[in-house]
Amino acid sequence: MNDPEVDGVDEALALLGPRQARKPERHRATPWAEARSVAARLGAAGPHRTRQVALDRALGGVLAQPLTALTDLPSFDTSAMDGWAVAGPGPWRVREGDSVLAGHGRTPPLPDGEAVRIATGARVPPGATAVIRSEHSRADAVGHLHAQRAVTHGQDIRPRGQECRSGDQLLPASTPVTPAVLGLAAAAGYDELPVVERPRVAVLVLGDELLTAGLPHEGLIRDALGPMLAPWLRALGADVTVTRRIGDDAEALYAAVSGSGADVVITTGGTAAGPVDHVHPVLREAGAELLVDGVKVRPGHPMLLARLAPSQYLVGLPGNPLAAVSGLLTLAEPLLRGLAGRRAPEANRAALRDEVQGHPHDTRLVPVGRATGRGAQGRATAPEPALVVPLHYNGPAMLRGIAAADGLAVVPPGGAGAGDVLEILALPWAATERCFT
Ligand SMILES: Nc1nc2c(c(=O)[nH]1)N[C@H]1C(S)=C(S)[C@@H](COP(=O)(O)OP(=O)(O)OC[C@H]3O[C@@H](n4cnc5c(N)ncnc54)[C@H](O)[C@@H]3O)O[C@H]1N2
Ligand code: MOO
Repeated sequence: MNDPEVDGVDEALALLGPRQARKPERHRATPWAEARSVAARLGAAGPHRTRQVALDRALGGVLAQPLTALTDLPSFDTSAMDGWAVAGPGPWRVREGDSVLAGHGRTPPLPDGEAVRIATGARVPPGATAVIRSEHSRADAVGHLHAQRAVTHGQDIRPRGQECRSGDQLLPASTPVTPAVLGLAAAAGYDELPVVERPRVAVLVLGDELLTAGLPHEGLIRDALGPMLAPWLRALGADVTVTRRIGDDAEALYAAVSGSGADVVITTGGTAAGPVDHVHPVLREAGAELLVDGVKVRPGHPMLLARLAPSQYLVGLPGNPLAAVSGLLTLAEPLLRGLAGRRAPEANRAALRDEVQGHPHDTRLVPVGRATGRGAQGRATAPEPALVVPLHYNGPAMLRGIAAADGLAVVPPGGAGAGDVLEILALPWAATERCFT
C-alpha cells in the first residue's frame, strides 16, 4: 500500500522548487476506494437543508422526511367497477332514476333487497354489500336486477383504508422523488413536499489556453470541461450556480475560492506541479485542510479534496479531460450524493469481454460499452452478468471513449482478464437503463 510511486510522482515532487514543495515528507496518494469513502462520509454528514416545494418542483429531489399518509386511501368505500351497488341477497329491486357517480357526496343508505346504479370511483352507499359489474347482471322488465354470477360479500368494493391509513409511512426519507412519488403524494393529500435542498456548486475552470468558441489555433484549445461539468453535476444532484473561467491567475483563483458562497467549489486544472498550477498554493493561502491530496487512480491521480470551512469543500479536478471525469466520479459524485441526501446506489457489476491492462499499483478507470451482437454470444441483449467491452481512446486527455461509453470499469491494480467481473461506475444519463445489474 505504501510502496513508493513507480510512475513519476516522486520525480515530479523532486522538481518542485522550495516555494512550491507542499510537504516535507514523501507525497502519499490515497487508495481509490478509500478516497471515495472519505468523500461519501463527508457528504453523508451534511449539512442537509430542507425546503418545502410545490409538487411540480419536487421532481428529481429526494424526500427530506418520510412520506406519511395525510388521509386513508381510499378515503371512502369505493366502487371498483361500473355496475350496481346491491344490499343483501338478490334479486334486487332497482332504485329508479338514481345513479351514484364518482365525486358525489354522501348517498342515501341502500336498504336490504335494493340495487342502485353506480360508477367506478363513486362512494358506495351505506348498507351496500357488493358491487355487481354491469356485464354480470341483467335488469328485467318489472324492475328487478338479477346477478348472472355468484355474488360474494364485498366484491368489487375497495374498502376505505385498503391502501393505507392516515399516518402510515408510505416511503422513507431519502427516497428520490420520481413521477410515481409525485402521484402517490398527491393521492395522499400533499400540495408540497419537503425535499433536501441541492448543494450549491461553483465551477472554476482554470487555464489561459482555453477558448470558449471556434477552432483550436496557435496552442489554444477549446474548453471541454466547462460545457461538460455543469450538466453532469446537475445530474448528480447539484445546483450549479456558476461556471467561471479564471485563467491561470492565482489571485483571481484565491478571490473566487475564498469569496465563494457555494457549498462545494469545483476547480479544473492547475492541480499538478507546473509553473501555473495554482490550486495547492491557493488552498494553502486560504487555510484549507487537504483531506485527499492525490488518489491512486489512473487517469486523474492529482485530484484532491479540501475543506475550505466547516461545511464547505473544494474538489480539485485535474485538467486532462478524462482525468477530470475520473475525479468527478471518485470525489465529487460521492460527496454531492451525500450532500443531496441521496442514497448510494447498489454497485453495478459486469464481465469484461477483453483483457484490460492495469497499472502496477493504482486502480484504472476505463470507459466501457455494453457488448451486443456477436460479442454477447450472438444475442441481441447482453446475458447475465452483462458483458462490457473496454473502449479505445481512453487516454487522460481524450473524451472520445467516455462519450461513447455506458460506464467506467474499475480495473484493479495489475489489470483484469477477459471474463473477470468488475465494478462499473454508472454515468448519470445511463441510469434509467440500469443495464449492468
Ligand atoms: N511533472 C508532472 N507533470 C504532470 C503530472 C505529474 O505527475 N508530474 N501529472 C500529469 C497528469 S496525470 C495530469 S492529469 C495533469 C494534471 O494537470 P493539472 O490539473 O495541473 O492540469 P493542467 O496542467 O492545467 O492541464 C492539463 C492538460 O489538460 C488540458 N486542460 C486543462 N483544462 C482543460 C479544459 N477545461 N478543457 C480541455 N483541456 C483542458 C490542458 O491544456 C493540459 O493539456 O498533469 C500532468 N502533468
Ligand atoms: O492521471 Mo493524469 O490524471 O493521467 O491524466
